[in-house]
Amino acid sequence: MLISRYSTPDFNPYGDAAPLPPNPDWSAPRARGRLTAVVSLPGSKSLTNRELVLSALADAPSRLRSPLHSRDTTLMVAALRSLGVTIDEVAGPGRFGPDWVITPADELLGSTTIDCGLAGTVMRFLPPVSALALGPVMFDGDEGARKRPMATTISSLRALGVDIDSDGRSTLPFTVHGTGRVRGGAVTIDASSSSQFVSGLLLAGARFTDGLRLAHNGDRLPSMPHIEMTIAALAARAVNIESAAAGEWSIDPGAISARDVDIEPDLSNAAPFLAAALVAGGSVTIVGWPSATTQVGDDLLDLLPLFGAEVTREADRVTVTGGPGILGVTLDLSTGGELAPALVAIAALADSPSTITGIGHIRHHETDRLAALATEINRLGGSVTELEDGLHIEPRPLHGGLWQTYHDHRMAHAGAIIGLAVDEVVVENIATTAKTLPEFAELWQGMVYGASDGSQSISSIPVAAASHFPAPVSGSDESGAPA
Ligand SMILES: O=C(O)C1=C[C@@H](OP(=O)(O)O)[C@@H](O)[C@H](O)C1
Ligand SMILES: C=C(OP(=O)(O)O)C(=O)O
Repeated sequence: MLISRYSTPDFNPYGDAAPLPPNPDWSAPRARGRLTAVVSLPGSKSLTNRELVLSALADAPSRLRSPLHSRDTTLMVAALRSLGVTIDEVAGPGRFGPDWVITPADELLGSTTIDCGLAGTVMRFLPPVSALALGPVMFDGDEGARKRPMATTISSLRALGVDIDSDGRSTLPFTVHGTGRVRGGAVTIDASSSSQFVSGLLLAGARFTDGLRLAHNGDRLPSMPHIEMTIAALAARAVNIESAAAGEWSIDPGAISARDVDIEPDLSNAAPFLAAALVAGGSVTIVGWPSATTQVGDDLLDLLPLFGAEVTREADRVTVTGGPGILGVTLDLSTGGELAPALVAIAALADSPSTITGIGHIRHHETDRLAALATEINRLGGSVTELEDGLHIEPRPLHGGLWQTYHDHRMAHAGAIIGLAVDEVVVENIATTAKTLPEFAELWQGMVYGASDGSQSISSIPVAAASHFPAPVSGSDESGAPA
């Protein structure tokens, strides 16, 4: 099996501070025929980082089984450790790395700096936690992170009684001056540019002295399933959270229970693999699909048929089979903006035009995704027009070329999807996929070139495509396939 880079429990692929990985260009594999692939994916970023935060704030040790090991979760672990939380790696059932056992600190410590990288979940979830620490906590991140909106986090914490020094900025860097306690109470915010402002406050709210009564008053609230995920994670830890009306939440002050949690595979990261079946033809199966989930990636089962795919499900296996062509779509994707890059890539290869709206907020993701998708598809001969809150895509015959990724893992996924159908697409900085799926290129090459559940040896992948990846150590998967 190809988990060799993660087979030693204390191995951290990016070092403790999870710096940016190197940025190799990558020749996107061209599909040679119809796919018949079975893919097993690592854990969900959104679930892993929520459960890490809640475990750090809990009343006893918790265990995360099969968590995601990626840049975003490594940054979260490093940040919580620097606040005094103990996080131990222990062997677990996951194919992609060890479990984590999280032991909360008696008292969270300040006097530290938190590197957010480019992780929205770190920059929006940890300032409320750091306000519960004793001493100053400085937040900073990648150059691109300094462009992401943070005003709502800063102003809401100030309204709840927290002292923040932002030197007049409404972005990173800033310093939270924790005093060990947060008054809490009522606050109204505008979360129209990211649901993470809501989730960040809700995750810590039970630990505020007066709890939290949170209201959103912006003109829209994107990514509602991610807020539902936060609510479900809190409820599972016996936090009393209620939503009396849309855009309003209240949390009683109290303990957050410890938990032993199985982390589901990342269903948003399933998007490019399932998209591949539409683009290349044939079928792709994802194993381990949960029967019930709060992940927005579950919506792919309804979204992909709109493009002409057939979706079948047998126990925990979801199979997507491409149709004779690809249909254009008209979609409001406001609930699932993080699925947009993969869906736009499919639309660029469709037989008729598409319009995807409700995603103005993804201009504030890892990069301005509307501009990035339009620029890169048009560079390859496409015709994509930016709308205020979405994209209009007129499919055109595309040609090869360099696909820029802007440090955005999902831009890399989109380039890989297009490269399946278009000769000589080279994805710049494929390593940016390490943000949420360090195994992306290995799994993708396995899907295209043969056995794909991580069981294929990198040595059977054509050299030009494999050259950017370290050789696996050894081992075999559960079916006995050689590594
Ligand atoms: O809370 C979360 O885990 C996330 C919320 C969403 O953010 P936005 O509401 O900013 O889109 C999503 O796009 C992001 O990938 C993860
Ligand atoms: C928007 C995303 O990430 P983040 O958690 O950094 O906001 C994403 O993964 O698509």
